[in-house]
Amino acid sequence: MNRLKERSYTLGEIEQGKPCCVPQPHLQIQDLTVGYGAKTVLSQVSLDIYQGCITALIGPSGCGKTSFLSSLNRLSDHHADAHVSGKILFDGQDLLHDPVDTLKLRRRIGMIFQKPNPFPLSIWRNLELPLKEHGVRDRNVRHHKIEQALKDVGLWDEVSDRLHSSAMALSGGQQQRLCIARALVLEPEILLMDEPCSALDPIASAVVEELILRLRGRYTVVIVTHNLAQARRVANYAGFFWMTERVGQLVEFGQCQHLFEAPTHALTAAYISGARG
Ligand SMILES: Nc1ncnc2c1ncn2[C@@H]1O[C@H](COP(=O)(O)OP(=O)(O)OP(=O)(O)O)[C@@H](O)[C@H]1O
Repeated sequence: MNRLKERSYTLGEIEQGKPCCVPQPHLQIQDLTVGYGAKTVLSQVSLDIYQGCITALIGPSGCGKTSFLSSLNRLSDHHADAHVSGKILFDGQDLLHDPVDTLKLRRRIGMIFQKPNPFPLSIWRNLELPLKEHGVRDRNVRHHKIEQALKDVGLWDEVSDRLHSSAMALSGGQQQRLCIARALVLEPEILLMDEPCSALDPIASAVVEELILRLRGRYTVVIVTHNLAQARRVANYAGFFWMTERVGQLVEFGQCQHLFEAPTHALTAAYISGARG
């Protein structure tokens, strides 16, 4: 039933081609190297993530895209044997060397995972909990923010009559949009998305993709995707990662259209044509 409802759902017209920004770096990554234990999995990645733009990261499995993404809001801290070096400059701070309150950081740089992971609570509580955790005490303010976040992801009309039902009863696509709402309710500046559509059926995936496009201009988005067509559709900038001797590297980074239509590196050309990877 939920699924049927979603199938007939569309977020409406998208302002195609809306300029994302006058490119201003929001995050500046310099010589980022990530390893686990004795093993280096990603070496010396440098790139700027531009404010209000969508940046897609592509490349074969295992080349370090997730490791890169999870370093950006220090989720990598959760892996006891992970080590990250280099610099990540954000709002005048080096996130790797300066003292950072990671709870506050993750409010400003949210993360969406491949598999929707709502809390096993009601739809309402999924959004209320992070607000309470981040000190939003006024009930009316919480109410307003929750309604706005659900509207932003196009869920309000679908769930407003069952806000206190379990989030686990939603379809996969609805659950993923709820997870995006859970990040948006904290009014982040940057959203990191790790293959956010790969666990969804094509219809739900299209709805989430449409939602990502709508975020352009309002949020800075970094999305890891194996779907090259999706990267091409949504992204303003793209980075191509590759593995050499089992260590990931950034081969090419630039404007998405340029990377797909006139790649400067032969490996990029081979990967996007399907000849390698
Ligand atoms: N917590 C960990 N401990 C040890 N090794 C890890 C850990 N997480 C990732 N790795 C290894 O790091 C390498 C890069 O993994 P990562 O998930 O970052 O790549 P990826 O490009 O995102 O892959 P995929 O596209 O399959 O998700 C892989 O060899 C992986 O096995």
